[in-house]
Amino acid sequence: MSAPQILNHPVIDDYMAKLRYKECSPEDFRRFVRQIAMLMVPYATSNLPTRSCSVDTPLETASTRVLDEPLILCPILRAGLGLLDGFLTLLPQASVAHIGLARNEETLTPEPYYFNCPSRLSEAEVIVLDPMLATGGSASEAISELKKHGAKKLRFVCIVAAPEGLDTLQSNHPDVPILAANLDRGLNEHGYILPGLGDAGDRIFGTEA
Ligand SMILES: O=P(O)(O)OC[C@H]1O[C@H](OP(=O)(O)OP(=O)(O)O)[C@H](O)[C@@H]1O
Ligand SMILES: O=c1cc[nH]c(=O)[nH]1
Ligand SMILES: [Mg+2]
Repeated sequence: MSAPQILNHPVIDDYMAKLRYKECSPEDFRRFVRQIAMLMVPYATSNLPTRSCSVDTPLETASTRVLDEPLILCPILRAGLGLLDGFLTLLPQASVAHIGLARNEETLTPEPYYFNCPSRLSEAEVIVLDPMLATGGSASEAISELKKHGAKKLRFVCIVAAPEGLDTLQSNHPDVPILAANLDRGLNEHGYILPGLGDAGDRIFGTEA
């Protein structure tokens, strides 16, 4: 089990300050999430496998490397969709799996409502995307479901993590590396991250909690 990687990157943090602000419009919120996603891609992919290849430059043949495929991105609906476009912009060869989970706001447990996955899941490097890791129930459930369908090489990327979510996800899936832009203080009595950024799905899609 590797320690979670918390970026605390100066440029990402500058976007985080804008994202957290309660008056940030859905339009701006979506844009900042997308920009943060793009800034996180190099960290989320730094140890992806590559294979050697040769390319003819105008001058000679260069030995270089390209990403090994398949690569699958898996946003957890809905809020994970906010990260998808930024990842796909830099990784256009990736396929996309969708997992629909809605957290029951009383029990705080995730309720599955959709699963759709490309083939070759068992060979693929799978990057699970969700801006929020709160109790860790949704991320754990999504990863369990992907493993049930054959996924073997998974990593989880979020924007804001709570200590409780990190503990739960690491104990349920010690083989899955976790990357977060920021680690926040904890959860309130409703399972929301403090200070957090509120309900990410509602803020991305302009729906009210
Ligand atoms: O770590 P947890 O305690 O499980 O909470 C985190 C989950 O809650 C949010 O989704 P939500 O259920 O609100 O669905 P939404 O994306 O449709 O808003 C968030 O996007 C995560 O999936
Ligand atoms: O703080 C939180 C916790 C769960 N889901 C969110 O969108 N935000
Ligand atoms: Mg939500």
